[in-house]
Amino acid sequence: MEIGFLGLGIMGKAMSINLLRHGFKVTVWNRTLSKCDELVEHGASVGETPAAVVKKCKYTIAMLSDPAAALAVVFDKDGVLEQINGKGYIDMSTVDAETSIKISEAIKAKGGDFLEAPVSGSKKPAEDGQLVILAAGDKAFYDEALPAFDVLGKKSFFLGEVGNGAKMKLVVNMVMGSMMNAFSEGLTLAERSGLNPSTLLDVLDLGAISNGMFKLKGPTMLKNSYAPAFPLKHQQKDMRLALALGDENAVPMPVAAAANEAFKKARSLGLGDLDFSAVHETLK
Ligand SMILES: NC(=O)C1=CN([C@@H]2O[C@H](COP(=O)(O)OP(=O)(O)OC[C@H]3O[C@@H](n4cnc5c(N)ncnc54)[C@H](OP(=O)(O)O)[C@@H]3O)[C@@H](O)[C@H]2O)C=CC1
Ligand SMILES: O=CCCC(=O)O
Repeated sequence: MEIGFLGLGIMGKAMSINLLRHGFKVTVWNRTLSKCDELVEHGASVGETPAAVVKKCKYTIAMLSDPAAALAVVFDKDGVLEQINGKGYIDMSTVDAETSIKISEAIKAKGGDFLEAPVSGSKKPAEDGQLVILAAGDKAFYDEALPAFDVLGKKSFFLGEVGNGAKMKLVVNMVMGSMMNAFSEGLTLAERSGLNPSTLLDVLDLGAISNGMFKLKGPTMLKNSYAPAFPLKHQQKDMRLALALGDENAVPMPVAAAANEAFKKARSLGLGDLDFSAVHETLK
């Protein structure tokens, strides 16, 4: 069965290669079309536009940077909507519930099926098929897409109506972004107060707040090395969208708001394309 894939950034590239490795036929499109070349080497076909990909495939997955990109690919000329009748569309980008619902309603109105399915997990889990998939939307379509989700992820959740996947993802990334800032402050405080920050990593790892992010990012942060796995500009976008969700629900989030300010500062310093752990540089 042919699957479409729109968006070959850090995540989309890893995910589509993974699908190809597991025997799926994949037709890809990326705004910067030259990024499709590497996928062709892995056996993919290329569609000239999102509409051309959707026309060719039973269903199409998108992994795009933000709400503006997600909306453009669906609603613009040569976009997904033009060919969606009788087809399926799965948006795995991290967006807000409002964006997801707008896309869902337009696709359904044109006779298509829709799932939102943002993911937890970054570049390496995407390469290894170890993502956590947070899906919501048409249940029958979810069941149909499970073979692909089983390749992309280690666990899929079906969360009910469209919007719930987006909200779950934003809550998770709000916690992650806040944790990253506390961690960065801890590393800096240890160093400035005369401790060995590597020893702090060992101590943290043996206690109740041991976690995968500290283990993965700590050693590279101590080397001031921030090769992007999860770009900082996307983490700041997620903090912004999570804070808006807090606003809507009258949830005070002073910790997340402070973390958002730190990520904004990092962006203003030109660090947006580095890994989100580069927020550490704002303390220097
Ligand atoms: N990296 C990570 O660890 C994770 C990221 N995510 C989420 O997944 C999504 C993708 O992330 P990631 O792969 O890291 O991001 P990248 O920045 O690496 O890739 C972004 C992709 O979106 C495309 N794009 C941007 N703007 C537009 C537009 N206006 N129209 C069409 N295409 C556009 C880019 O195309 P072009 O190549 O032309 O610029 C590129 O394919 C984001 O929503 C992110 O928050 C979720 C989990 C983990
Ligand atoms: O949205 C990005 C999440 C990154 C991660 O879960 O490690």
